[in-house]
Amino acid sequence: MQTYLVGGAVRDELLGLEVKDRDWVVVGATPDDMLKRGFKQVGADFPVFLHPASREEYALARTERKQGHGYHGFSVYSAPDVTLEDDLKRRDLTINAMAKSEQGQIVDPFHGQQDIDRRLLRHVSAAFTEDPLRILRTARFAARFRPLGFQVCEETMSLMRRMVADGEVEHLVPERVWQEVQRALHEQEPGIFFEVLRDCGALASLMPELTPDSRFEQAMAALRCIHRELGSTEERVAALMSPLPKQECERRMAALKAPNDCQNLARLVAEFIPAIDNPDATSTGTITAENLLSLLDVADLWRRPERFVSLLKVLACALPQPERPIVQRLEQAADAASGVEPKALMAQGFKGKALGEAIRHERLRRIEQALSHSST
Ligand SMILES: Nc1ccn([C@@H]2O[C@H](COP(=O)(O)OP(=O)(O)OP(=O)(O)O)[C@@H](O)[C@H]2O)c(=O)n1
Repeated sequence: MQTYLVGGAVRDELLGLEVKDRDWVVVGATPDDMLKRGFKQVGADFPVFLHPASREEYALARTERKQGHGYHGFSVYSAPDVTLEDDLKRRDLTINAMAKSEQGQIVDPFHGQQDIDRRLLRHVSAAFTEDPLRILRTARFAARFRPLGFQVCEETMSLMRRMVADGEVEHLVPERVWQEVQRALHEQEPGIFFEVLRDCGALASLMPELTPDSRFEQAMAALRCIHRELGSTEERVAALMSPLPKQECERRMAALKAPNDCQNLARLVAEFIPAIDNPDATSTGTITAENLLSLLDVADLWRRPERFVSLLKVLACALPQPERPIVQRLEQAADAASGVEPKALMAQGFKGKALGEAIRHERLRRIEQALSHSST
C-alpha cells in the first residue's frame, strides 16, 4: 500500500502558504488493512480513517459517480485496484488534484502545477458537473486566491454557466450553500465570490435579490468595508444584505437557513436603514433626542447591547456616505442613555407604568445633554 498527501495541503505547499489540514489518500489497501494498522474508521459514506496518532484523515482511493440530482445520488467505488490517478480525477480543480508521495515526489496528471504558475482555477474533468457545490467552491477559491492573481479559466466559467442553465444549482440544499457562503465571507476578497457567482449566473438562483447592478455594487462596497473592519460573520452577512428591503432580506435569510444571530442582525439593519433614511433624521445636525431614543428602542439596545455594537459597525459600512454621521450620534446617545439605572428610579418610588415613563424621561434627558455637549 502507498500513502500520498493530497488536495489542499499539496496546493498550499506549492503556493508557499501555511498548510492547515493534511489529507491523505491510501492506494492498494482494504478497510481491514487500515483497521489492523490501528486506524479508526469515520464517515459512513466512504472509507475514511483517522490516523491513530496524528488524527489526520486517510481516505482509501475511490471513484465517485453521480446518480441523479443533488448530493445524495453518489455511488462510491473503493477497492485496492483504484489508482491514485482515478482518485485525483474525481476532484474539482486541477490545483486541488495533485498528490505528493512519501518520497516527496509530486504526482500531477492534470497539470495543476502549470495552472498554479498560470494562476488559473480549472476543472479537472467533466466530472466537475457531478457536484454543483463545486461552483461555489470555485468561486470561493477565486475569492481566496485573487490577491495571488488567480482567475477562473474561461472553459470552467462556461462549464459552470452550463450547469446553472441546466438548473443544477437548484438542487443544492440550503445548509451546504450557507456553509460555503459563510466561509467565502471570510476569504481574502469576499466580493470576488459573489462576482464569480454573478458572472456564471448562479447568483440569480442563490440570491436573486442581489443581482440588479445598483444593489450588487452597494452590497460589494458594504462588504469590502466590513471586511476591512474585520467584521464577524453576522456583521458581514448583514452588510451584504444591507441594500435589500426588510421583507426581501428576511425571506432570503430564512431561505438560506442562516443561523438566528445572522438573521436577526440582517433584519435589524434592513429595518434601520429606511428608519434613518427619513428627512427628519438624515440631517444629523437637526436630529432630535426623541429620534435617537426611538432608534435605540428599535434596536433594543437595552436588552441587546452587544448586538447594538454590531449594528453600528454595519451601518458605518452600509449607509450612504452623507448619512454616516448618524452612527456617531447613535453611539453618543447609547452611551448616555445606557447609564439610566431602573433600580435607582425604583428606589425613588417609581413603579409600573410610571417607572417606564421615568426611565424614558431620564434617558431622553441624558441624550439631550449629550447632544448639547457635543454640539458646543
Ligand atoms: N466538492 C468537492 C469537495 C472536495 N473536493 C476535493 O477534496 C479535497 C479536500 O477538500 P476540502 O478539505 O474541502 O478543501 P481543501 O482543498 O483542503 O481546501 P481548504 O483549504 O478550504 O480546506 C479538495 O482539495 C478537492 O480535491 C472535491 O473535489 N470536490
